[in-house]
Amino acid sequence: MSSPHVPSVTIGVSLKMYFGHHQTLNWCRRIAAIAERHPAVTGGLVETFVLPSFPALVPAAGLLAGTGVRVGAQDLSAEEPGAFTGEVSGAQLREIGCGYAEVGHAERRRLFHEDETVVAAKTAAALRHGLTPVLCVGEPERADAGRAAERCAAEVESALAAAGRAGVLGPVIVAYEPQWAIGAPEPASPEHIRAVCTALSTRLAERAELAGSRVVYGGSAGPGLLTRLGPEVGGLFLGRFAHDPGAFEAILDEAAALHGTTVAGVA
Ligand SMILES: O=C[C@H](O)COP(=O)(O)O
Repeated sequence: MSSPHVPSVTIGVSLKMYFGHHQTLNWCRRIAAIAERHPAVTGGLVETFVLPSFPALVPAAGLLAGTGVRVGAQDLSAEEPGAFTGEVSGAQLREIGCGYAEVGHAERRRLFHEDETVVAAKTAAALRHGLTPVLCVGEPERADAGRAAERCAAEVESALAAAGRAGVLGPVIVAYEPQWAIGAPEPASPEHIRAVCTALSTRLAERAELAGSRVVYGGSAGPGLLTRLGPEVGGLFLGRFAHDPGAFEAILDEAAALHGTTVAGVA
């Protein structure tokens, strides 16, 4: 039996709470048009996903259907369906076509006081419902790459603990987002990003139940970064610098340039 095709690069976008509803859908239409004709997507080189806000998930999934771009949620409840006013269950997210659920973003940890226990419970909930967790980790202040990698590895371990106990571990996307680089003018340096992402990838590769996991970088990422990172980093998790759909296309071009020889039709 042949092993499933694993894309070389993962490019995700979180729209956070920046856009209104119609703006979100217009952005999705433009992303759909780009993805439908871009050889990095049509050739299966790049895994792409977008995380709009909850009310846009259903129409966004419709607009992006068949384009190779999947949708996911920026959050999910740790609980199973029941009396949890205001929450959205993993079961419902899966039902409406989500493939991903973001967990542990620095903004949720800081502004909504989501601690390691909550992050682990949400990670387990995502995996229980067949959603790939986009698990965000990152050091709060500038630190050398070794210390940053240790802290992030501990965050990953902690986040996976509840899923491990429940026997639902599976592939995850770890988004390495140094907190000091989120919402900043520039990303962390390519050397720092490579060192931390490589250390995290090595740790993930030690656990068979996490096979297929990937490590991407987020934090003021935009066009021009992927090619400076090189093939050791699994991709990007974008925020503000993907608001221009042209920037998303430029990053797909870079992915093709970096990994293009592995897929037919991509120069
Ligand atoms: O979710 C995305 C990250 O937090 C990065 O956001 P940013 O690129 O706007 O800094």
